[in-house]
Amino acid sequence: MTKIVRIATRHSELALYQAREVASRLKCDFEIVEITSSGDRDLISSLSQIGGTGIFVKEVQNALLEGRADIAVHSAKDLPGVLPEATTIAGYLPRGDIRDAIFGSRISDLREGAIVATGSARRRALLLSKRPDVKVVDLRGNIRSRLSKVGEVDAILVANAALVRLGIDLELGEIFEPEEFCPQIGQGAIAIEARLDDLSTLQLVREVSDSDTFLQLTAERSLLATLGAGCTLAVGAYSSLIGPRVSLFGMISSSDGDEFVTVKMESEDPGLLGQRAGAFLLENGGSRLLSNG
Ligand SMILES: NCc1[nH]cc(CCC(=O)O)c1CC(=O)O
Repeated sequence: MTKIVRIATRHSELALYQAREVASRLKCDFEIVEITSSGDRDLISSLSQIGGTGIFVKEVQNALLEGRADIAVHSAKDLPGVLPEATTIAGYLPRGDIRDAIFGSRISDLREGAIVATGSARRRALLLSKRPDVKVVDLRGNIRSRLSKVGEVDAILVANAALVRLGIDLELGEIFEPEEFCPQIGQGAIAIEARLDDLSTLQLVREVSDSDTFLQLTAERSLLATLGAGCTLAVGAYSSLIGPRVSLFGMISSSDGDEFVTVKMESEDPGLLGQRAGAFLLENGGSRLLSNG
C-alpha cells in the first residue's frame, strides 16, 4: 500500500493553490487538510494588534505537531524565523515572483494625498519613502477582498506572486523591482514543513525540493532569525545566486520610511551570510529602528 500524505494548509484560495502545487509535485497520493487559522478568522484587529509572529501558520503547524497531517505548506514569508523544535523546513518549491506590486494605480499617477492600503509595515515604509504625501491605511483579508477595495482607496500594495497564482491581471498599477522596493524575507517561496522524526516524509519532500530556493531561503531566514523580527516590523531582504555564492541584500526601515539601514554581502555559506548581514544591520542603527517600531 502506498502512503497517503496528509497536507495541512490554510483554507484561503491562495493557500489552497499553493498546497495543490506541492501535491502535484509529490510522487505520492495525498489528502488536503484545511485549517482555519486565527489570523483568518479575526479580520477586525490589525496585524500589529493581533501581534505575535506567525499567526497565520501556528494552527497549521499544530496539525503537523499533533499528527493530523504529515506536511504543512506555508508561504515562506509567513513563517517566523524560529520553528517549533520538532519540525523543519523539509523543502521549497521553485521560487515564484519575489516582487511587490501596486494595484489600482502606478505610483507616479497617484494624486497628491492619495489613500493606499496595506497591512505591511515594510510596504508602508517603502511607499512613504517614495511618496511621503500619501496616506497609508491598514488592510486585512484575503487577496480578492483586498483588491476589491480599490475604489474605496486609490491603490493597494500586494505580492505579485499572489496575483500570478490567482490569475489576476495587473491592469492599472506596476510591479517594483527588488532594488527599488525590497521584498519581504521569503516572498514568493512556498515552504514545506515536516516533523523531524518522520524520515520517510522528509525524504519524499527532499526529492521535489528546489536547491537554489533552499540556498536563498536559508540566507534570508538566517537574517530573520538573527534580527528576531516578525512580520510587524519594517524589515526586508532578498538574495540571489552568483555561481556557488549567495548574495544577500537586507534592510530595516523606520516606520515612516524616512530612515533606512541597508546591507549587501556575499558568501558561499548562506547560514553564516544571514547571521553576518543581520548583525551588521543591528550594529549600524537597526537595533534602534526596531525598538522604535
Ligand atoms: N502576508 C500574506 C501573504 N503571504 C504570502 C503572500 C503572497 C505570496 C508570497 O509572497 O509568496 C501574501 C499576500 C501578500 O503579501 O500580498
